[in-house]
Amino acid sequence: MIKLDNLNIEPLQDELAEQLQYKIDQKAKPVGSLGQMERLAKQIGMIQGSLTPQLSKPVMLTVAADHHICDEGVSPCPVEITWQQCLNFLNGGGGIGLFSQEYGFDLKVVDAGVNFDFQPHPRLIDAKVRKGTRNFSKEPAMTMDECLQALDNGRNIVAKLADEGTNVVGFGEMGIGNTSPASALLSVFTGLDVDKAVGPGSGLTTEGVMNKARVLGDAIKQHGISDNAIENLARFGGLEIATIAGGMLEAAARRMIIITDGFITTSALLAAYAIEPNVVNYALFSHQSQEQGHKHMVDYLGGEPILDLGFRLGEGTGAAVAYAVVKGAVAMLNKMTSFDEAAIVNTANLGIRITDESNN
Ligand SMILES: Cc1cc2ncn([C@H]3O[C@H](COP(=O)(O)O)[C@@H](O)[C@H]3O)c2cc1C
Ligand SMILES: O=C(O)c1cccnc1
Repeated sequence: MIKLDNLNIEPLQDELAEQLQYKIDQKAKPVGSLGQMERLAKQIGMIQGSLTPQLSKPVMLTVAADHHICDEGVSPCPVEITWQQCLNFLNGGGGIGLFSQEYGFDLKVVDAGVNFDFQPHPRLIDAKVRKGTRNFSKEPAMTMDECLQALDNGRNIVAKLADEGTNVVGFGEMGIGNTSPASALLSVFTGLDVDKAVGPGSGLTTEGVMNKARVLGDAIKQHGISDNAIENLARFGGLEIATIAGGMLEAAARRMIIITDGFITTSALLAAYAIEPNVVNYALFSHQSQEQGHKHMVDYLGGEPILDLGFRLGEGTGAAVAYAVVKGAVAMLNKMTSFDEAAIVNTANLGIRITDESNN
């Protein structure tokens, strides 16, 4: 069994849960009336081990790579879009270039394996392992060394951010073809039938989706499913997915808040979870992607999407938009007046609770 060095992810401490819940229930509102935001506030408090958590220097890591599985017709889009979009993001363009600015993220574009030579840029992090994963319908996508390198790169990038004072990381991706490795990993890690794990991605026709299912199903039969999570990631993953998985693991080890995006970044969390299950406690699920299969991923990981806007873009766009709600949750915990402060009759103390149990 291959393990990652020096990776220690602590489970969240339950002791604080009760105190956080009490603090939330003392806010001047009916108990539970801020719904999901209350759950988020509690989770963030527990992640930071604090009744007064703070969000510091949020960074969006949009990690990019290419995929030679595209030779099998699994994406309707030209592969050059990967590098072209990276340049677009670096110039503040595209969905994530815009939303990072609008919602307050410092955007970094990580080259984990793009088939292009970029010029240095202040927002670009060079973590290229190779120019794209191999066509995994013919051979494993990565060697074990390449996969471990990508995981390590993700860890190092996040470790540096933590040292610089960042405590919240949004994860996004760019990589034409990457819904294919994401679907394969979904099937491999959760046992979901490959037909249910595939979807149109960036716009395949019904026929295209059937071809994608056949290509992925054959590849899984050919390489088999290992009982080693990293081996599976190497066989069927992507360089951006492995780099993100490493980044998520390091973020959790450093008690940072992870914000997932859509189908592809959640597949990275599936891989990270298979390596070290405690990682999932540190993750906020930004939104429900339209890609069929995303719901299964989120349910498998026990998450609850913050938003459901019908997004199916990726790049980190869902994570960026959901950050507005995350900020609201932290502000509620720290700044919203309590019954005492507002001199209002305390309905929590009167036992007026509208809870799920009372509704049943
Ligand atoms: C212009 C354009 C911008 C994108 N931004 C993200 N994606 C999304 O679509 C790709 C995955 O879909 P598939 O597996 O079908 O290729 C990824 O790059 C993902 O980030 C885009 C796709 C396109 C075409
Ligand atoms: O959910 C996503 O992130 C997604 C879905 C389809 C294509 N690209 C990204």
